Amino acid sequence: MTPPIVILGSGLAGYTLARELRKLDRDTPLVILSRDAAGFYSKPMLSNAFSAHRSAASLVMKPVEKMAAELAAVIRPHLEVAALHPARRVVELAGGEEIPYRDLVLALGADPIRLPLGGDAAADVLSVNDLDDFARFAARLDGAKRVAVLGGGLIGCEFANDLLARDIRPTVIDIARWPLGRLLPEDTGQWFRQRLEAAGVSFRLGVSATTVSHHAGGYRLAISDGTTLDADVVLSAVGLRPRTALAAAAGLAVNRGVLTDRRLASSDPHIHALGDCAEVDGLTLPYVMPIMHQARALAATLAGTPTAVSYPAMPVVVKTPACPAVVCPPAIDAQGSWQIVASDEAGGGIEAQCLDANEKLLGFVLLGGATARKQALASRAPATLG
Ligand SMILES: Cc1cc2nc3c(=O)[nH]c(=O)nc-3n(C[C@H](O)[C@H](O)[C@H](O)COP(=O)(O)OP(=O)(O)OC[C@H]3O[C@@H](n4cnc5c(N)ncnc54)[C@H](O)[C@@H]3O)c2cc1C
Repeated sequence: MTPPIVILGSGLAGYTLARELRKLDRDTPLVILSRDAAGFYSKPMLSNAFSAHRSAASLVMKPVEKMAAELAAVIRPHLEVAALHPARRVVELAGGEEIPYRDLVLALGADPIRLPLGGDAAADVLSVNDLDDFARFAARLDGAKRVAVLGGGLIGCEFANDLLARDIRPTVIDIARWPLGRLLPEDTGQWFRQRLEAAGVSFRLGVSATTVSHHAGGYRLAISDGTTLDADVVLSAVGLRPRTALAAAAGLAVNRGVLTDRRLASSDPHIHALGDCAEVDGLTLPYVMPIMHQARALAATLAGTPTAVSYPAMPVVVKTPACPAVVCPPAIDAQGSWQIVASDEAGGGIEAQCLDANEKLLGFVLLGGATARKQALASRAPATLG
């Protein structure tokens, strides 16, 4: 009997691939292995769950049994993959069991980056990257009034905005001089900051937290400018690092993520990777839209039609109701300059475009009411991977 296609991970990448594959191939045996409970949920919902009045349990859209039936797959939750053996085409579980595969797909996601914090409470700092993390975070917020958020990027700002729905006044700390510093040019970043401040979020910018210590039943953070900040809960959202350890230990090529070509193949032709763990043709893009394109291409390849992935322009929606935002950053090596092309304080919107010397659109930022222009600008922006 042919060994199954084995997918490691039951997040958006693993499950979207399985769904796409089943549209093309109902018969090849499919096995999905996951460290977590393997219920299907939408991870982006984690950072607006409070305003949506959702608990960790109610975020699960389909439990593992339903997913297994729908996908005609064997899904094994709560287990840890310990090693890959590409030469023998088997996956080894913690405990020693070996599972053979025809093709293996790494959909292992990414780990939250931990800042090197000092202090006797550094280990109490939370991060939220899955449902279990979210359940822990929500439980710790019971009775909390002050939350320090380390990191003013997309995820930190979304959580800060969402905490307002629980009557919590969060303080966001970031080394950058404005929030969403890697996504927004300064003018738009300051505009975004003012809207969030008006809604109740505080910012401590251009500084970093150095220690987190127990203090008066909560925590005291020492800040690099010599000040302190007291909080009941500390949430870290300073970025993610693709999970590459299993691939690296098996001798696969890794850089920032597991290296793949445009067919999502790793350096071993029978091992593929997608989602947050993958570096596809030089790009690590930890967002939902790339996963959708990767999953469709890889499903076709696994079903017998080798297919390269391509990405159109993929604007990212920042879920901050206090200042809705859409960002479509220019490519890292793009040569352009930012211009504010429309600023309508009364209508509450701002549009910035990154243009090259020939006025060609390289990227854009839309804030407030200007987010309605998302489709119009996305259709003019260059493809992320053409
Ligand atoms: C709070 C938050 C909000 C976000 N909001 C947005 C948004 O608005 N828009 C957007 O485009 N993107 C957003 N993102 C990013 C997006 O959610 C991710 O890019 C996407 O969910 C990643 O899916 P994944 O399947 O690659 O990883 P994951 O969902 O992390 O899945 C990884 C899977 O691998 C399993 N696993 C890991 N190691 C092992 C092992 N050794 N053995 C067995 N199983 C293992 C895990 O259990 C898990 O099932 C957000 C992310 C976060 C954290």
